[in-house]
Amino acid sequence: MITNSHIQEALYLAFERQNWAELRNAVPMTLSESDLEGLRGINEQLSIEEVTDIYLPLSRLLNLIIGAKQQRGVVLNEFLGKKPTEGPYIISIAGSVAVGKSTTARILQALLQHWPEHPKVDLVTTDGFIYPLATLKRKGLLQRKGFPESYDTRMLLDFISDLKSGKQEVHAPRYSHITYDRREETQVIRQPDILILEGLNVLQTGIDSPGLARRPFVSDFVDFSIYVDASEGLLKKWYINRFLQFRSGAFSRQGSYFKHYAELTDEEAKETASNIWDSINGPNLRQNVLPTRERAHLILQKGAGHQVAQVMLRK
Ligand SMILES: Nc1ncnc2c1ncn2[C@@H]1O[C@H](COP(=O)(O)OP(=O)(O)O)[C@@H](O)[C@H]1O
Ligand SMILES: CC(C)(COP(=O)(O)O)[C@@H](O)C(=O)NCCC(=O)O
Repeated sequence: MITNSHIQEALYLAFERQNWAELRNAVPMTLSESDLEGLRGINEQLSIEEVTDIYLPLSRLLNLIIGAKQQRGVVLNEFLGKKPTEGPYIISIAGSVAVGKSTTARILQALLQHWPEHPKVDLVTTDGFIYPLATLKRKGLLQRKGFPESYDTRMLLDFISDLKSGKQEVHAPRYSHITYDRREETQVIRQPDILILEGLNVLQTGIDSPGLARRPFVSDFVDFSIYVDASEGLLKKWYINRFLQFRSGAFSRQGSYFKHYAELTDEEAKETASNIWDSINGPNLRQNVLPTRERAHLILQKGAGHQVAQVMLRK
């Protein structure tokens, strides 16, 4: 029987944390005071050791891979006698709800933009492509948020193909965790060197969601894909923790869709978050997200405290 571990062994090089961390030593890299400040702004819980051991080697690897792609552009230029129109280098970040996709994306954005070869790095999250709340209600998808059918995939594909074909200005819809709905204003993307696209669904194809067969897929436009992984026990715990943080922050704000959550006691809030996990995010992880893991070029395997314990890199 072909198991996941067989597939991983055949496809990936596996690095334990220490071995991966040592890869940054080949080219010593340091973080300036302003880099550190920027990273602290992303997440107070993020340890600097995590950045140095895991994300610095990753940013070095990506810089080398992007360099090879840029080299290919030089070859094409020579071959064609003119520079082909090219969109940005696209990096996708997939994984469960609450695994830390958006945190990882923001760390990589901060690190990658320091390289002189690709200073302009934009970040888009696919949450914005979830249908507006009214449409979800109409289609009876309110309890299916994050499932493949809750995304306007046509719109996402149009966005990414416009971007990749080098269009000067592309608009991405944005999501608000406060109103639980799409925002009025869009995000304008103007020809970045790199675009990081983060979301549950970036490695999905029609095969993962029977009845939704369609081509092409987001991954056809992506140059390098990352899957952030953790055990479901940890994911549920991180989801509940984030729910508790939202309760005292976003949920209590004016206009919050979940204003009633702000009044829950600690125990009631934990219970509510646990139920949402068991009925929506957990099943979505098992049915639609986890099965896409082995399509990624790189897997970050997280353990307790969001520490990356292992890195798997496609051979
Ligand atoms: N590297 C990290 N170190 C510490 N906490 C983290 C890290 N990454 C994410 N978190 C925390 O985990 C929770 C989920 O992270 P988030 O980036 O919002 O996940 P996602 O975008 O995958 O839903 C948040 O509470 C966040 O603060
Ligand atoms: C909008 C989302 C699918 C986005 O996922 P995320 O970016 O947090 O990984 C998720 O936050 C969500 O709303 N899930 C539905 C159930 C819930 O309220 O958590």
